[in-house]
Amino acid sequence: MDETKKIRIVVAGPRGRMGAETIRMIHRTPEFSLSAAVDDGNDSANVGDLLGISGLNARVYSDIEDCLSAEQPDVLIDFTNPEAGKKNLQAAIDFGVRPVIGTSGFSNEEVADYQKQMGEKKLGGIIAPNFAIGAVLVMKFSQMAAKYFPDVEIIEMHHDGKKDAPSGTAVKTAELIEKTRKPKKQGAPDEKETLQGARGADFDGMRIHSVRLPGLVAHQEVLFGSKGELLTLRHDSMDRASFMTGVAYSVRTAMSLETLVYGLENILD
Ligand SMILES: NC(=O)C1=CN([C@@H]2O[C@H](COP(=O)(O)OP(=O)(O)OC[C@H]3O[C@@H](n4cnc5c(N)ncnc54)[C@H](OP(=O)(O)O)[C@@H]3O)[C@@H](O)[C@H]2O)C=CC1
Ligand SMILES: O=C(O)C1=N[C@H](C(=O)O)C[C@H](O)C1
Repeated sequence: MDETKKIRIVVAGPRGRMGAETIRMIHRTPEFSLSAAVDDGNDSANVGDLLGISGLNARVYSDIEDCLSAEQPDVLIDFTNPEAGKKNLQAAIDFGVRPVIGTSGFSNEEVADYQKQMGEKKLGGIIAPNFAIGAVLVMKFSQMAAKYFPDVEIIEMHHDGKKDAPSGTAVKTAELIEKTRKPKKQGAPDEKETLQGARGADFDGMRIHSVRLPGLVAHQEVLFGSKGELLTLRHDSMDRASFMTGVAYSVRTAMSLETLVYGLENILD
């Protein structure tokens, strides 16, 4: 493909589980080109050498602003941590680069602020707590089910390298459920925890439980209980490849958006 027609992408967090998978996806996608990567070290290294990918030549920058100013990419993909993700997203907005953000831990207020800034600049982008299509469908089905089943518990299960809890996916699922569920404090009115945390985190009266174990990747169950019946919605990401369709779709879609979209469900047909 003509190099000038490719979507030029910078990836922040190249050595991470998701960043490395994303770089491999970009490398094998003909319409994408990796301009550079932003790491918290390794300045001036070659990304291909860093990740052991032969034939991949792109520079590592340790400073996001140096990178965006020198490379002028179309899109910045971020899979880092909340602190770095916010800094990188703000830099992308300042440099007019479309952000595609997978990093979890953005509050609704922060998202609203970025949306305002990007709307004013007519800059497209997406923040998606989960790029796996199946996980997004579970969120949508949960929102539908909560209208009829106000008693809900979310169990999210992840690898033990995950730093945040609860997962961004669980929080987004709870937010969508909140839109259709009648507010309710669940469980016995006089229930008491004899071990702190046993009932999980409280989100508008529903409970979120976080499991961390080696062997897991990213999994979520949403349990709806009613008299005599139980509805369970479950999604399993067994491999990080599960996120790549959504990442690639978001990159392509961001090129024609003029605002920041929060959640993959809002750009799927
Ligand atoms: N939206 C989605 O579908 C998904 C989202 N996620 C989210 O993505 C994020 C990353 O997950 P994961 O890849 O598993 O995490 P990792 O810890 O494997 O990777 C994060 C990487 O970011 C690096 N990093 C830290 N600070 C900076 C910085 N300032 N600039 C550049 N790189 C930096 C880390 O380096 P070092 O180790 O040296 O600190 C590390 O290599 C998490 O928030 C996770 O919740 C994960 C999977 C799917
Ligand atoms: O850290 C992870 O692995 C994941 N993080 C995201 C989240 O917090 O929801 C998405 C997915 O669950 C994998």
